[in-house]
Amino acid sequence: MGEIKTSMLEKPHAVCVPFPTQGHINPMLKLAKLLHVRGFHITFVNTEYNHKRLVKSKGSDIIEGLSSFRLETIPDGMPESNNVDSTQDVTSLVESLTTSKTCLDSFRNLITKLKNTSESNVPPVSCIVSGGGMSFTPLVAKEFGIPEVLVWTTSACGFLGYMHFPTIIERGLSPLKDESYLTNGHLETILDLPGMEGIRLKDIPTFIRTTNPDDNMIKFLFRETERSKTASAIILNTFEELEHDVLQTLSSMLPPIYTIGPLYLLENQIKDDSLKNLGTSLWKEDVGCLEWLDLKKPGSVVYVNFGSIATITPNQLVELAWGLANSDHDFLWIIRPNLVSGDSAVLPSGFVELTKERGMLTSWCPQEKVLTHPSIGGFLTHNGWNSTLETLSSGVPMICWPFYAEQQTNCWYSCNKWGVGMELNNNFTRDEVKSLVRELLIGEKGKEMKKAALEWKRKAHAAASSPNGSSYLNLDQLINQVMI
Ligand SMILES: O=c1ccn([C@@H]2O[C@H](COP(=O)(O)OP(=O)(O)O[C@H]3O[C@H](CO)[C@@H](O)[C@H](O)[C@H]3O)[C@@H](O)[C@H]2O)c(=O)[nH]1
Repeated sequence: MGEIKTSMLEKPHAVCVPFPTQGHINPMLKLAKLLHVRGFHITFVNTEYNHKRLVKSKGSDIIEGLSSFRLETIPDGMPESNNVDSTQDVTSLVESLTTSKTCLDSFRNLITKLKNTSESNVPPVSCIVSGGGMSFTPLVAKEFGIPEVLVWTTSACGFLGYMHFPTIIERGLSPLKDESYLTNGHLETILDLPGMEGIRLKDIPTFIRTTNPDDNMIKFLFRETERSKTASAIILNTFEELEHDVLQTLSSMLPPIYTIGPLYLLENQIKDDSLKNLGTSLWKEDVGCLEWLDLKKPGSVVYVNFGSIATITPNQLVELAWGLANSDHDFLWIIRPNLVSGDSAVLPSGFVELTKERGMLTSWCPQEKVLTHPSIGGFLTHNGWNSTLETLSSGVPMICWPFYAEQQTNCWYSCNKWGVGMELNNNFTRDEVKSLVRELLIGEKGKEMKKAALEWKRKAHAAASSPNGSSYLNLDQLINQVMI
């Protein structure tokens, strides 16, 4: 990708504001880097809380930034916390970002400061690139007459699931009459929804399973999907071939959609070394796991990781541990500091000793590098969209154990449409884990899924490749048609 040479103050200027959790900051930073190498001045806005975490994990050099890629912070309106090693509670975060005047005022002050170009010495703001869920950014964009582009970091299918919430509610399928509807077969209802043929209620983003007619998350999602309709454009981290039908349906409901994924494959093509160290990992990465993987046979290791938000119960930890141990296969298992709810992770006695030759446990890893390591044979994942897309485009098959939000939708598509996943029952036992891990690494189904995953890998790389890949071209079009 060639750098567009423009004098500093003539550059277009994008202010990028991700929703403040890891799964949203990662794709936004990649997009920001891509815009930067195409000539944009970037202001990247983190919350103060996440900025502190970033400095802790990446070192204080991160603050210096570059002259044309600057980091700024705004408060998130949440109570002060000394524990900077965990993701904040997402429901409280949503509540705060939606209602706190602090966020709105601070963001307005930031844009005012940036607009005063003689003092800020940056080019005039040409575009706000906001993460879905940052409810205060459109108000400021409107006040200042700046176009706003929205980045939904979910899959297109997950996003369409959210867009269908009003229809599902109009049909009387939600809110649930009472808690018994979670288990009485109601969730098995097949929904006849445009773009999602065959999908069941249980595969729709989980917020729809509420019994509360006044549910705050539902209200929030209604507002966010509505505001998407007024954005100048929508960016999705996916690629056309993967989600063609879903994208067709979404296109009839929304402003122009630009699919520019997998973002990390586009990012990998950036040659500008000054951006290399600019990362967004909120936990310190253990790169030792890559050396450990170097010692393993190709395709022999199952990788286990549930992203940055999901929590598991102490009992699930124990069943997973024995399932992995009894599978007799090698495993790399990431146990985040706050992965286990209520308490710190206590592994069953004897487990570490029994598996020390073939298991590696650590708290956070460079996932994209792990997934492309030849020793990885499969991924036991929670189906966060970044993980799902990174897996698909690395040609790795998966065991899907979705927790919440649109992970259920990503799981359904992975298993039923893309042919790359097998679902683990939510109330799994150690025996189920053992047999699925074996099937994944050496079974017939595992081989079929591997074949499908390799085909998606090929297509993902083609979409991201210069000069004619669909995502590569869409990025150019987005810039030319909407952002400058
Ligand atoms: O040890 C680790 C674990 C994760 N990651 C990275 O962290 C990100 C995690 O994102 P994702 O897989 O999407 O999971 P969540 O953190 O759970 O993501 C949230 O945001 C996603 C994007 O909107 C949604 O799809 C999920 O449902 C939501 O929980 C990915 O880029 C991973 O590569 C690492 O680098 N190292």
